[in-house]
Amino acid sequence: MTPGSFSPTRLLAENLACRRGGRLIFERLSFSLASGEAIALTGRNGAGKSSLIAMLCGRLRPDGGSILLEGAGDEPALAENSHLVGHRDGLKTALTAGENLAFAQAVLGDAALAPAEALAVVGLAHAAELPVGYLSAGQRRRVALARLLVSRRPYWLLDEPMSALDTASQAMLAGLMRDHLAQGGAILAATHGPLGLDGARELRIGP
Ligand SMILES: Nc1ncnc2c1ncn2[C@@H]1O[C@H](COP(=O)(O)OP(=O)(O)OP(=O)(O)O)[C@@H](O)[C@H]1O
Repeated sequence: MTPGSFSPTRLLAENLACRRGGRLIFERLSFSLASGEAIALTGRNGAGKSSLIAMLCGRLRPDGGSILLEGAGDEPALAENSHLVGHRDGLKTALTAGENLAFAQAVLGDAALAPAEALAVVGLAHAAELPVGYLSAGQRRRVALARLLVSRRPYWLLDEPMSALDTASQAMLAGLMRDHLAQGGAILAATHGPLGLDGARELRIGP
């Protein structure tokens, strides 16, 4: 294991079913995701991509099937081994970008980069002292993505991570994802477009 790399684990989802508002959204969904692998989660609007991500990070109970994390010790919970960057950025608008990241690091634990370092990586060193409410949509998305760097967690669950990002920022994120995979991390990203990851396999929900 190289320094900073993650120990090998495997996420195993079997026969998952999802109901929302009394309606069956999907069923019999099975897949695995091991260290070093990436999945591009695709499907039409409303297919259940965000719902699946909510299940994986423990925010939504599956209506059937099971989610297991193999190789992560006794009673491992994916919630404690994963990062979520969702549609909603989860940032506190009155706090600065640096304060938001310091808060995330304190809550998530497993400290990695310092907030200022993480902001520099996503090209926002100059914004560390600005309230997040002053930032553009793409800048806010980059602050949300910088959360991936302040706390070390192997599974990145990303919901349309490229949205609002310009071309340079999309390339920056693709580079971060490749580095994460090279360290034995794993990524599942819902997307309607390319992720910039050659080895990602597609998991499509629905027709
Ligand atoms: N809290 C909720 N109550 C009832 N129905 C919901 C709820 N949240 C989502 N849904 C419904 O579940 C279905 C799946 O939604 P979801 O957001 O998972 O789809 P998605 O594949 O991520 O879509 P998109 O590509 O538009 O982001 C949709 O029909 C949606 O209206």
